[in-house]
Parts: sequence; C-alpha cells; structure tokens
Amino acid sequence: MDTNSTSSISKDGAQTISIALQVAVALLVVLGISSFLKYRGGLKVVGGFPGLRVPFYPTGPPGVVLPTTWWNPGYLFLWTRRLTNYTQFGVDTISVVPFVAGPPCFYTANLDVLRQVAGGGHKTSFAKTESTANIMLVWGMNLLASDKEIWRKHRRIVAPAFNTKLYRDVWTKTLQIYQEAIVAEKWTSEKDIQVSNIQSITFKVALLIIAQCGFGFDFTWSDPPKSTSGQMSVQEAFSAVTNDHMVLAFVPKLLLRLPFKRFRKLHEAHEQIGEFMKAQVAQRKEQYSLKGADAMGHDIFSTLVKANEEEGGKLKLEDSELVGNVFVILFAGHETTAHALAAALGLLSVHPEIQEEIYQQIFSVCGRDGEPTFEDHVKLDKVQATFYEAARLFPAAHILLREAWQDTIIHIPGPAGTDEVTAIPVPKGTPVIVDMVGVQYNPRYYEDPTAFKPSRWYGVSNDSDAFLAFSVGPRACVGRKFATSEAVAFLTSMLRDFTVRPLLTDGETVDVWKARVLDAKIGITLGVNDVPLRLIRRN
Ligand code: HEM
Repeated sequence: MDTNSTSSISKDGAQTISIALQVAVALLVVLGISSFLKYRGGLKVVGGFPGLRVPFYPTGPPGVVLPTTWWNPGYLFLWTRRLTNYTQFGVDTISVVPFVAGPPCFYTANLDVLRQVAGGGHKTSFAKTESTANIMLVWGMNLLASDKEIWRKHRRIVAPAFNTKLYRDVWTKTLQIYQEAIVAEKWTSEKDIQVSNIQSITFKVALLIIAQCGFGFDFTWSDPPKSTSGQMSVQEAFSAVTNDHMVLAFVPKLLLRLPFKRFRKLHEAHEQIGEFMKAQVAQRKEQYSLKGADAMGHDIFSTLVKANEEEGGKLKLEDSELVGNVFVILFAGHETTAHALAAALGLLSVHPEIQEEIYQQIFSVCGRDGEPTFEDHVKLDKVQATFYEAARLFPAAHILLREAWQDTIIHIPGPAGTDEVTAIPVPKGTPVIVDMVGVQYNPRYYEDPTAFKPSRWYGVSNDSDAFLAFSVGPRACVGRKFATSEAVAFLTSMLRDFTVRPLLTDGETVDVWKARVLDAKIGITLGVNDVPLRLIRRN
C-alpha cells in the first residue's frame, strides 16, 4: 500500500469519527433541550409543588423496569426510601417531575388526599384508566380495574356475594384446611418443625380457601388446583405471573414466545391460568344451561356466571368480563391475604412477648385444643389486630393508581400541627398515586410507625375506617371481611398449636434474621421476603 492511499484512508477515518462526534453532540443537544422543555412543562403541571426531579416516571416504563438507585426511583423507592420520601420535603404529598420519560405526577402519603383521589364516589374527578390498571386487564375488564359506570355494574354484581354466609363458610373451611395441612405436612407428630418458607403454606391455604368458598371448587390440600395440561400448579402459575408482571404488562405478547427461559416460563404460566379459568367457566356455564339459575350456588363464581348468562339486562357481564373477574378475584382473593399472614407470623416470631399475649387470648377462647367458632371472631380481637398490624407494615396493595379525568383541584394539608391547606390545580391526565406504604408509615397517623404494635388495633372492629390497608370509601376492598375471617381463623389455629420462632441459619442472630427477612419484595402486590420459621408444638 502506498503512503498516499494510507493517508487518504486515515483522512476518511478521521472524517467519519468527526461526523459521528458531531451527530452525538447534536443528539445530546436535542436531548438536553427536549429534557429541559419537558422538565419546565412538568413543573408547570405540578404548579411547582416540591418533590423529586428524576429522569423517568417511577410507575411506568422504562423507569419501572430499571433498578431503584440514587438516580432512578424505580418500582421499589416507595419501600426502600419509605422513611425519607416525604420528610425530606417537609410534606406528605410530593410531586414527581420526570425530565426524560413519563408524565409529571403526584405521590401522596396523606389520608385526606387518599380520600379525595382513591375513595371513589360520584363526585370524584379521579379514575382508574387502562394505563393505570393494565396488568389487571390481561384477561378482561373486571371490578378492580374498572371505573365509573362500568365499575358500578361490576360492584353491583359482585358485592352481594360477599355476605355473612360467605364469611362463616370461610371461617369453617379455613379450620378444615388447616387441619388437612398439618396432617399432610406431618406436623401432628413432630415437636419442632422447620419451615424454610412459610409462604409455601400461607399461599396454598389462601388459594384453596378462595377456590373452595368463592368458587365452589372441590380442591384439597393433597389435590390442589391445576390445569389439565402443563407442568405447573395454578399456585405456581400465579406466582410466576405476579413475580414477573412487569414483563407481562410491558412486553408485547408475541415476544413472550421468544426462546428465553424467563419468557417461556411466563408464557406457560399465563397459558396455564387462562386454560384453568376457561375450563372452569365452561363447566359452570354448562351446569347453568342444564339445570338453570336456581340450581346454581350463591358463591362468587355462580353469581358471576349468572350475570354472564343474563339476557341483555343492565347487569349482564360479557364473556371477557366474566373471565376478567374470575382472574381478579382468584388473584386478589389469595395473594394479598397470603402475604399478610406470612408477615404476621414472621413478625410474631421475633416478638415472643407479643406472641404470648395473643396466645393468652386464644387460650381463653379455645382452651388448649378447642376449635374457635365464627361467633368467637369478635373475642379474638388481638389476633385480628396482629393481622392488621402486619398488613399495615407490609401493605399488599402498596399503591392506588389514579388519574385526573378532568381538570380538577386537590387540597393538600400542610405539615402536621398546622391548619394549612394548599389547593393545587391538577390538569386532566395527571396521575396521582396513593402510596400506601407512605400512608401507613406516616408519623402523622401512627406513633412510632416502624414498630410492630398490634395493640394499636385492639378492640378495633372489622369494618372500622381507622384501619387503612383495605382503603376507604366506596372503592375500598370488597374482600376485607373475607380476608379477616380467613386470617383470624388461620392464625388462631396455628398459634393455638405452635410457638413460632425464626429459623436461623448457622451462626445467625435474630437481628440479622430480621434484617434479612423482614424486608419487602414487590411483585404486583407487596409482601415480606421468604419467611423461614421454626414451629414448636405447645405442650
Ligand atoms: C390482606 C388482604 C387484602 C388487602 C390488604 C386488600 C387491599 C385492597 C385495597 C387497598 C383495595 C383498593 C384498591 C384500589 O382502590 O385501587 C382492594 C380492592 C379490591 N380487593 Fe382487596 N385486599 C385484600 C384481600 C382481598 C380479598 C380476600 C379479596 C377477594 C376475595 C379482595 C378483592 C378485591 C377486589 C375485587 C377489589 C376491587 C374492589 C373495587 O374496586 O370495588 N381483596 N383491596
């Protein structure tokens, strides 16, 4: 090669690099300007209200799938920074203004704002939208994801199925399933049992109870729900879907068929749940067409199928709405309670004095091995209080997502101890996110909010608005009494029979166990990390 051609190649190379640099600089300038304009626009939307200035909206892509770090709040910041998110600004509602992607929005840990935004009712200017509820819409519109007229229809159909007869059934079946479980797990003959992960019990119990009481399925501990094909049980499929719901929510369905292990598992789980639900729906519909409405039960599932078979009426459920509700009630009906039960047992295991106090109440009601009756529920207020306190510290429904559907105003109370209220205009389309972790760790409402103190809830009734984890107002959880009946019956049985202690690894101290275990993980819902326990049979 002669020197002329070598120098012309290096000249070409230098030219290419210089063009690439110029393009990169131009792109950076464009990004800088657009971020600046986006940021300025965002500040205008939130009226300059104090808060976080971040690259991405924490509750949508891409911020939600990127790890929570100092520069990206991500999905976990409501938990990891729960003690500083609001205190650093001296208020309990903040604005979040993203300068790269996502809408400007508000996050609140304030109860008054919760009521204005998520309480529901005719006058509210806030609603759930498809973008705020997308993961819940994978199988069709349903009670949890809907809003306005559609929500009213779903609630009118579903709510009557939640009644005292159901709660009594939940209570009785919980006691039965607990007995089945301890026999099947061979706990009846052992004195000191090691459970590497108590969720393996609480999730199975909770899924069986919603399946039996809500759906009339005859699954048992040894024969749990499964679909006709495939390797996964329904419980495994639910757990795969909830642990990886970001992928399900944001990755196009076609891509889930790509040969990645994670995608394949999710695709399989999704298919299994769909197949299971559709098979059950087909069976129950056949029963309806053979025997008519009067031969159907009054469980939640029969109520939904009857509404689907209804001809033309105002309360008719479309096929997709039927499957959508089956999914949501199976899902919300077990995952939330199972998490809270695991948290309650984990917390009790490291608070032996509280456990003893609760046990004394159980002993006074049941004696050494008596079965509590449904009527005993009110006498077991300390057991209920333990469940409430666990659900406060680890709120399964950790965010309530809403969007202003018209230009409106929120009234934001000033710091505790002042009468200040700031009226902030909220333009149509702005998300307002109720941070249930923030609300339930807010020192304005709870003295010593990080402490596990079931006594806060002693004597508090099962429908009191003082307890917030089920939300408040017309849109509060329809399954509250279902969950509480199950939890009180289960915890009473378990604590009557066993003392619960942390299962420590070699050389581990209780404090290290606490730090390792009593921390949250977030899928669709929030729950405590896997809880390893020792169950020591009471004499
Ligand atoms: C510890 C247990 C539970 C907790 C902490 C919990 C919490 C909540 C919360 C906070 C909401 C309001 C969501 C929002 O406004 O966006 C809600 C709604 C709902 N929950 Fe629960 N829940 C629990 C158990 C249950 C159970 C056992 C069921 C069913 C058997 C259930 C079914 C539902 C449904 C269908 C909705 C939507 C209600 C509506 O929008 O009208 N939940 N839950």
